[in-house]
Amino acid sequence: MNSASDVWNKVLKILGSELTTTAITTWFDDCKAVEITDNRLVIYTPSNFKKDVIEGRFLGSLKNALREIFSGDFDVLVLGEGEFDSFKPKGASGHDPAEEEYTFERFVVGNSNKFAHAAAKAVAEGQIKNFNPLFIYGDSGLGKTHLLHAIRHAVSEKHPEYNIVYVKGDDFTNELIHAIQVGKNVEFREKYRVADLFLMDDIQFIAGKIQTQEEFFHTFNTLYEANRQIVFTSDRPPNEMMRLEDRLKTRFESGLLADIQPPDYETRMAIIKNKAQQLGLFLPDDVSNYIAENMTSNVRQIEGAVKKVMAYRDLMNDSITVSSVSKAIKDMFKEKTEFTPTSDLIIDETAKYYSLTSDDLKGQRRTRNTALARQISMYLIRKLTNLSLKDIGDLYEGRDHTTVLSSIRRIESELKSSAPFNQTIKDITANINSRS
Ligand SMILES: Nc1ncnc2c1ncn2[C@@H]1O[C@H](COP(=O)(O)OP(=O)(O)OP(=O)(O)O)[C@@H](O)[C@H]1O
Repeated sequence: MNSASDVWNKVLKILGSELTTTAITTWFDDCKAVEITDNRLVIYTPSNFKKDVIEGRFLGSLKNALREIFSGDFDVLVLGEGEFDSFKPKGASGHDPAEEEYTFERFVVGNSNKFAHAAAKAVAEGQIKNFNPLFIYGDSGLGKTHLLHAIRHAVSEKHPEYNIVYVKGDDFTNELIHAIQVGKNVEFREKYRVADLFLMDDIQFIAGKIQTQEEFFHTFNTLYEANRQIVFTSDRPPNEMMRLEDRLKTRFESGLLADIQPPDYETRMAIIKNKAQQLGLFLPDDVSNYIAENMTSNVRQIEGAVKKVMAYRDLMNDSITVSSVSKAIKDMFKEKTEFTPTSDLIIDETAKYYSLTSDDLKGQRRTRNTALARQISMYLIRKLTNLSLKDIGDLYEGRDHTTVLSSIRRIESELKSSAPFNQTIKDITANINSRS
């Protein structure tokens, strides 16, 4: 297929037979081709003055040139100053190709995800009042993103005119930081507040980020009050997101909470068969059973196992038996059990939780929060790695092993007496594990 810039070069060549070189240089030199679809060419010029001239004087010539190239009628859309960033290409969805496969049809329903699936379907079918916002939560790899995209597909099929906004929690934060840096807060707000359907994946990443939560809160309220459907996914329920502001927690809880649990045996078997079928792979029952019995907690991992079996068959020219499959996927069991976070990761995640830096924790700062975060990170390093007390002390500018020990003891005693503190430690541990 022709790329937009190939087509644009051809168009300019054709225009050359009609216009002077000076005219072409003056009006089209800084034009960029943005997109070509089967009936439209989109170009961009950074000057609104040039945009007006192109639209007023040259649109006919541009369309004629396109007709000459494609023997068909094309529209031409000219984007001007500031319109490039907000332009949404028609030809590409802007989503990962895998996400295009995340439909309701491809989602295997079982006891563990039945409720979340039904809620997602209800939302996609527009039963808006009862389920706003829908908050889907569960461990990693259990199908939350899949359901979010399934809603997106179903709604965009039914309402092609809807402005559907899909964003990941950390992208929202990064975009906001960038918008603040370049002074584009207004554009940022507009982008999200005009959504007909707002889907946010992995919302846990906005927890603990004060400015992001503030901005998000206003976006949420605007959409909610305008009766726009909102759906979130998260790896934990709102009440376990310690660093999420209470006003957000309560609003999330006022909608519908739906959890996804790890699939039971029957569902795992159904998923394995389904995935194998999609890949055109035949799996004998005992092989499916072997995978289902050994991969119990994560659908992403099950999917990976099925793909790996296929690769193994193709590359090793091996038949698919329980013994060949066990060889093919044995390293996947290892990966799962052998994740040991590094001390740097632990310090980094603990620091982030308290909006501090790793250097704050390792150094000599003595504020209350820093001291607490430092002790927690020492405790977690001791718990999650094999480092000795002395090794741990060395990470903190050579602190003595007795200092490390007394920090750990302090945390252990706090854990015994305070439930919220237990939750904090759980939260930080979950953040660390989610980086595996
Ligand atoms: N019930 C299911 N039926 C079919 N495929 C599934 C199902 N559940 C999960 N999957 C597949 O497993 C993979 C992981 O799912 P997904 O990315 O939706 O997980 P997630 O819960 O969003 O994980 P994370 O929290 O890590 O982002 C995807 O390829 C998805 O299609």
